[in-house]
Amino acid sequence: MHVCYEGFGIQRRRRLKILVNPHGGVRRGVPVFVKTVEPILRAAHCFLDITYTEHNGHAYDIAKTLPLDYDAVVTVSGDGLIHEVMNGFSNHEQPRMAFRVPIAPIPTGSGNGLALNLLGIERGFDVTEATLNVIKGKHMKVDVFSLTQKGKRTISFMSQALGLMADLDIGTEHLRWMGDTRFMVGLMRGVIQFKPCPVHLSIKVAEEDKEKMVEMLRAHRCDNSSNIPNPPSNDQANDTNGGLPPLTYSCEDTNGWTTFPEPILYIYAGKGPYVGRDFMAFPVSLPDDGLIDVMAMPISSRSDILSSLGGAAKGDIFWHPKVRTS
Ligand SMILES: Nc1ncnc2c1ncn2[C@@H]1O[C@H](COP(=O)(O)OP(=O)(O)OP(=O)(O)O)[C@@H](O)[C@H]1O
Repeated sequence: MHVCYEGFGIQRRRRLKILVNPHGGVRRGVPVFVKTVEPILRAAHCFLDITYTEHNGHAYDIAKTLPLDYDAVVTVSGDGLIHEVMNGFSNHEQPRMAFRVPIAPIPTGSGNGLALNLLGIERGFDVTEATLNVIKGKHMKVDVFSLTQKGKRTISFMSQALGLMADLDIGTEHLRWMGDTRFMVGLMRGVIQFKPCPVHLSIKVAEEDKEKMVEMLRAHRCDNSSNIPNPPSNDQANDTNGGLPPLTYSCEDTNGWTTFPEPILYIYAGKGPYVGRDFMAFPVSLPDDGLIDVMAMPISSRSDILSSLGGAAKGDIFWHPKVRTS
């Protein structure tokens, strides 16, 4: 056992706060945890502090007051519970220190986007692989982004959508038994309804040339050293008095921003690449470049939308001539 850890800088017997969501995905979180995940973690002599979440917001409450001596928070769930953990961290009395605690997903939800992005499309739904990541995974720095609405700041980690893409899981709750197929049902319903999205979009653009974005992605992949950064030092975690960093941009000052001129069907913004198995929404996204990828689809025709969805699993929407990206 020693040989597997030594020389890799991996700590043995990790102390884990485990949150199991009985309600996520097709509601298999508890049996999957008990039969597969827990025995592996116990065999690796991890210390387990397990909570089965009892209601919406439970994970938020736990994260908000979490003692910060755990080596990781393990979410046996989908992305919704991870969202709660991050927002609990952002309201922790030491938010920066809280965000230093790694979050390790075990995919038992519907979309499981974070697990897909960490483990890859082949193994993103593999709970055994995800459990090994809990035991031996290295720290990885990933950007999160802030969302302000009516003066309230929320942390988001994967995507934010307006219009068509926002409605994929809204109203498909009763189709949980379908797993992630329910998002496809939501999408088809949205295409049939074809409702415009009544927003004005202004963006501070870092790059809008799709080819250049691909070049940036390739350059990043060649630079292996940036793939596994060290966790931030205590000094970094304590600057700005340990609070969340203030927002750099605001809607009141949009000087130098680009305004999208056409009526919009949907806006999809996030970090990726995957938001689900069937949808690589942000194929050129980098985990820690400090940028949010934004995709805007103008109102055109249903056939345009359907043609753009053809290679969604491979990220083809990004290349659709009507889709504006930045
Ligand atoms: N005991 C519970 N009963 C009802 N809802 C719960 C319970 N515990 C947690 N929840 C809520 O379940 C919601 C969905 O959780 P989760 O993200 O794990 O699954 P999902 O929505 O199927 O997956 P994904 O977000 O990846 O699509 C979360 O918003 C969470 O607050």
